Amino acid sequence: MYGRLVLTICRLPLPSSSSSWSSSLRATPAPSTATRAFSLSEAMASVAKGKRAAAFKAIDDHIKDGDRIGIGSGSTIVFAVERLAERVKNEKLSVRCVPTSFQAKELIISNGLVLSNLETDHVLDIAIDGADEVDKDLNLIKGGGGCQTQEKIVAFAAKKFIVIADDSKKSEYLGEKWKTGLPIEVLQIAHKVVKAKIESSLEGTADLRIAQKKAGPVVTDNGNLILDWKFDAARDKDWSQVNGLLKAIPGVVETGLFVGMTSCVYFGSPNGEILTINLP
Ligand SMILES: O=C[C@H](O)[C@H](O)[C@H](O)COP(=O)(O)O
Repeated sequence: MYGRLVLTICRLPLPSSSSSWSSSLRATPAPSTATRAFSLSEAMASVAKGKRAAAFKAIDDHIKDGDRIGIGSGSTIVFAVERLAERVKNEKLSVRCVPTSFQAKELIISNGLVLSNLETDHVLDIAIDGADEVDKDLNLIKGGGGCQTQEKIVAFAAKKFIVIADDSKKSEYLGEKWKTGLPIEVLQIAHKVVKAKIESSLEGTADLRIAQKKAGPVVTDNGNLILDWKFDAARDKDWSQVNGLLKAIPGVVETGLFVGMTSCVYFGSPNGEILTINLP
């Protein structure tokens, strides 16, 4: 629970051009389409400031010379890799990076970092990644970008797993804010069997994730499909048990539930304030 964890709040300096949620929310009455579009892009920029603040602080607090680092996927990790590349260059650090996706591999290469893999480095000093939702016990939903399987393997291989996110991802319980469902990676042959089993034995619906710019389903970096399971959000769910039930269905490769894996979370807010939650 958040009450039992170690909380730290600090503030990183932000560029003076930064705008706050309150300034974008004040810009009403009866906004034109252009005003609405501007407010939306302002809001997105504010969220990005929170992600950047969290990512920079996590890299500054945790990375040291010689580290073997798992690199997560998504939009927040982009800022972490940017800061990591700066530190490697300025401090002449020698680190090796293991990616969790095609995107992460490209990020590592394009930032001039040393690319490794789990065959060369099967024990990692640290893994850093984003999350779609974080509950009060630091359990996570991941996989909004379809990368949860490699992300979970890399996090498991790491001595410390650090999560970076903007503060909109902080929830009391999983499903409180994340409404698009728990991502579950399945073998192609099994997607209808797994869907039917989840819907009959658990609750809710498990929908095949459909691609936006391709006909048909999203295909993961591992050649599999994704079911997004929309469950009834409740405070008292035993997520470890739910994960076990899902993993026991033949054809399920991995779920986006990360239970009891997180060492520390950094939540960044648009004004640069950072809430750090450490497990004691
Ligand atoms: O599959 C994607 C990953 O689990 C991401 O780490 C997660 O969706 C969070 O992404 P973002 O940093 O873009 O919020």
